[in-house]
Amino acid sequence: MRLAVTGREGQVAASLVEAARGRDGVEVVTVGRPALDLARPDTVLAALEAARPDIVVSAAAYTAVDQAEDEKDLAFAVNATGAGKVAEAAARLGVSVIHLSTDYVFDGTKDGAYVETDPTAPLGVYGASKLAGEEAVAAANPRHLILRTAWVYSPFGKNFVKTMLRLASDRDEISVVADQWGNPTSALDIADAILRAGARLQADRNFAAFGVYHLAGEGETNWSGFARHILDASRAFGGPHAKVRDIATADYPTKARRPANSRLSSAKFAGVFGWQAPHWRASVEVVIGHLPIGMAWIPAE
Ligand SMILES: NC(=O)C1=CN([C@@H]2O[C@H](COP(=O)(O)OP(=O)(O)OC[C@H]3O[C@@H](n4cnc5c(N)ncnc54)[C@H](OP(=O)(O)O)[C@@H]3O)[C@@H](O)[C@H]2O)C=CC1
Ligand SMILES: Cc1cn([C@H]2C[C@H](O)[C@@H](COP(=O)(O)OP(=O)(O)O[C@H]3O[C@@H](C)C(=O)[C@@H](O)[C@H]3O)O2)c(=O)[nH]c1=O
Repeated sequence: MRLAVTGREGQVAASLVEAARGRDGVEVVTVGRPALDLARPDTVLAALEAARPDIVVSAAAYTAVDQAEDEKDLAFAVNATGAGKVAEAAARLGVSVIHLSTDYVFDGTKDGAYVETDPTAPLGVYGASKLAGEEAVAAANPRHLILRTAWVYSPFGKNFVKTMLRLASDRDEISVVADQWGNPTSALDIADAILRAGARLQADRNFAAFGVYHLAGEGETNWSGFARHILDASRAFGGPHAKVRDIATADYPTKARRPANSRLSSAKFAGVFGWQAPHWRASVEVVIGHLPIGMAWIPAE
């Protein structure tokens, strides 16, 4: 099985490369800028064709949640038009597309965990552009899996885990919002799940359960609880530590509004593909264990 993944240095793309290492019969090719630029739709088909995929994984996206409020056109060009072009190219090549989407398509007003049929109502430009991307993908290629995931972290790229470790390396206390709830998800686990789903699509030519799936780490927390566990795990591995202070969303003003509850139920994915993510706490420890110990590995920005 040969997967072409959009987004060369992205967390999910890099995690797929890592996950495929040492797995017989699995090849992962990353496709990114400048050859494939989602803001330049004319680049998409040729770049994916050259990768000769059995399945396309659409992981590249404009992911700067606050900046998107000021760059609406670019966010929609990449996350909606660009994503649609990727799915269309996969259809032209006669293959399925596995597209990544987000918990931020929801407004957070539900009491429990969101299921796939719950109404969407994004609070910000990023979520709205990703929702438009889901619609474009579904319209362009009937053979699609849209995987909505959440709060992604990994040893690669930029993410909340690395931000907390960086902040802890130069302060004693970090204030983090405790009233936004969700499911931290390791990109290494997402990669595992994608390989599982991809293998199923390859093996079962009559597979008919295309559509939207939620796919997130087991268990739930708020950003403050997430931060506290990151820093406890870091201390256990000899990395930086700081005290975490609970604050309210109102005390941490941001350009984009974020949902107060974006917990996702991943039961549908588990039922169809027989795969469930590990508990988020265990996966945080795995990711921190992947990072080199000591201050030197903390990214400067
Ligand atoms: N990060 C998160 O917390 C969450 C992410 N998701 C979704 O999961 C998917 C993967 O996210 P993640 O791996 O964290 O993303 P990252 O932010 O780590 O990486 C995004 C990738 O997209 C690429 N990209 C951005 N703009 C373009 C463009 N115009 N043309 C081509 N490539 C582009 C970037 O390329 P370059 O390296 O060149 O900058 C980068 O490789 C995305 O669809 C995202 O919306 C869903 C929920 C949570
Ligand atoms: C850095 C920091 C953030 N926060 C808050 C701000 C925000 O409400 C919350 C999360 O912060 P971030 O801005 O790092 O995370 P954010 O960019 O909102 O993360 C989102 O990214 C996109 C791509 C997704 O799809 C989502 O699932 C989600 O992972 O924590 C603090 O309270 N204290 C801090 O020191």
